[in-house]
Amino acid sequence: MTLFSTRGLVKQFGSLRATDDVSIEVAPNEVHALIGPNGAGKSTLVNLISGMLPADGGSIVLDGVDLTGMPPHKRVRAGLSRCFQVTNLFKKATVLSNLMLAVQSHRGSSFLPLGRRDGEAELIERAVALAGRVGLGSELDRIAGSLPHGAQRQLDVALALAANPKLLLLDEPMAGMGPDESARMVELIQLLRRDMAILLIEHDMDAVFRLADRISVLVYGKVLASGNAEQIKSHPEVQAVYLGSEVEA
Ligand SMILES: Nc1ncnc2c1ncn2[C@@H]1O[C@H](COP(=O)(O)OP(=O)(O)OP(=O)(O)O)[C@@H](O)[C@H]1O
Repeated sequence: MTLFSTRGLVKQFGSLRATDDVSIEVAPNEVHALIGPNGAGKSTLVNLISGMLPADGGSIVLDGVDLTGMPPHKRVRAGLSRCFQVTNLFKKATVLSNLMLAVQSHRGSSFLPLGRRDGEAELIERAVALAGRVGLGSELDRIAGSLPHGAQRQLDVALALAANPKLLLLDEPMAGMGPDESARMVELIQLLRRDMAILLIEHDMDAVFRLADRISVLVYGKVLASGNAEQIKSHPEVQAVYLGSEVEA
């Protein structure tokens, strides 16, 4: 069963085809990782999927809804949330305020002004639940910018969860993290996958091999190989262009 798919996705920058006929699928509750060397086209693909860049060809479908050509905010409403490589937080606001703003921005027609008590209580309740979900339940009053890097990334994930995604797009969630922070993020992703599918772009190969049901390798904008961890580790072309001795060691 497929929840999300791209079919023949293309992005051209002048004479460079940064995304070249990319077709990938994500099943419900699957963690599908996208790896590849620098410049392979991972960020471009993420931008095409989230709608930050228009595609020059191909299609993007989530849960039967064609997202191709939709602006980013409509894709979010359709169930596709993205975490950002560069974090998206209001650094001077508290964890709770960041989360309340995120919940409020996704309320749509059920929006209630913050001054209304019933609306505010519900908003706080949801924000507190989101903080708990990512392990920040005891940090509600902390200023977001004063949290350690790993906790800021956890908060970033919680902001994306405020939209109730069917597919969560995680763009290098372990970037800049130490081993303990990475381990916490791996645990968080394991928890989240019970409720949603995850498309994970990540350079940390230990984390990728631990988390991913399926791995697609992007090289020069094309999918070179797609398979489970064992298939990817033993794929001769993948070894040659990307993994090299890292996996053999
Ligand atoms: N806006 C743009 N205009 C022109 N070329 C671009 C643009 N964005 C990306 N490229 C080129 O497209 C190719 C793919 O870049 P992209 O950033 O998607 O790769 P990546 O796999 O995300 O790399 P990294 O791992 O270093 O982030 C590169 O050759 C890059 O120089």
